[in-house]
Amino acid sequence: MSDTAPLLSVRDLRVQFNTDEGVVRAVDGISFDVAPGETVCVVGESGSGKTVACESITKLIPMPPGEIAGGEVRFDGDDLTDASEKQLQSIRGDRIAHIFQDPQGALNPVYPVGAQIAEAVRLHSDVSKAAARDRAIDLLDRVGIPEATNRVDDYPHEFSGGMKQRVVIAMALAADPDLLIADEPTTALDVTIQSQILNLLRDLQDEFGMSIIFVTHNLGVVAEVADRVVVMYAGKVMETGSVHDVFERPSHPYTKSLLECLPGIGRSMEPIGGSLPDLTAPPEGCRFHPRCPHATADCRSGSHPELLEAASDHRAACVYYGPGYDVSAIRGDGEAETRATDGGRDDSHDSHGDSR
Ligand SMILES: Nc1ncnc2c1ncn2[C@@H]1O[C@H](COP(=O)(O)OP(=O)(O)OP(=O)(O)O)[C@@H](O)[C@H]1O
Repeated sequence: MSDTAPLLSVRDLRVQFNTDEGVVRAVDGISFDVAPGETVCVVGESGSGKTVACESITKLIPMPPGEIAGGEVRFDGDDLTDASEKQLQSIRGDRIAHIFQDPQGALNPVYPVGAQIAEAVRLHSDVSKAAARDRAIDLLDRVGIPEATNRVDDYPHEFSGGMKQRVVIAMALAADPDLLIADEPTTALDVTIQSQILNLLRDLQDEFGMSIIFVTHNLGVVAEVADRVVVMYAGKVMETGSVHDVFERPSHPYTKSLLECLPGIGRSMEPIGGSLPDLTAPPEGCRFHPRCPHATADCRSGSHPELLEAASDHRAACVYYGPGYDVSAIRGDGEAETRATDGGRDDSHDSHGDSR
């Protein structure tokens, strides 16, 4: 973790939905920090709770049926779980911006894009209409809209998908936010455009100095943009650490399985077998145990393992994680092999890789 005080600190956050089928514990006691200027990627399969976690920060989830059932979200020292709707609206407007997968949804089809960006500028700063329009042109230019002066009066439908997402990013930047929460902002775009948008976000972060939470199910994207990674599964954080540590020494079998599906890094390239548990009745023990190739009796009972820090700033929620732990030293035959004690990885004994 960074030495700087975190800009955002999420502690034991629990978010649930009260549905006819039961209580869906979508986010179940997660904790993570985001330092100023840092990019944290929240990654995990579809349904793991990434969006609910990130939308709960400024209470964007529908409440009801959703409710924050516990925990704390501190932003720049203030507890947002206690904030009134008015305070949250002001924070969403001024300090925490969200961008989503579908840029169309964020733009009003009946107004020119420049007018929408200028309105966002005027919501956050006391400037004239003319100055706000100039700022809108600047922002369009900054996010890479060619000939911004000529495009400022165009309507959203006159832009391609990638260009629309750039316009949405310009709107988000109109407030000069401290934190940008980007939820799968490139998923709907083709691969070339995806990589342009990722590069753009990186450049903008250097220029504007904001923190970014980037939600994705794609570890390839994580490798491109993240400083730190939060790996989520079934409402829990399974592993967190620097992008380097998590990619070089994945310490939770779930992370390891995700990495093995990644082109260029993974060996198996097969999707992880099985599916996420029913969040109204999650399994006892580790939530991943029904799909874990290393699961033992210890994993199938009791409560979900705590996140433990065995290496500096690298934590994992696995019953076998601890000093010197090596994920590859655990057998999946019902008996846990003793933990490695030297802290080193020995891929020649990688039971996971050999078993495929
Ligand atoms: N309004 C809702 N009512 C009931 N359940 C919900 C609601 N919104 C989300 N959920 C449930 O919460 C869980 C987490 O959903 P969430 O959208 O956060 O997952 P995700 O990891 O972001 O998935 P994706 O990558 O597909 O967006 C899922 O089981 C989902 O069905």
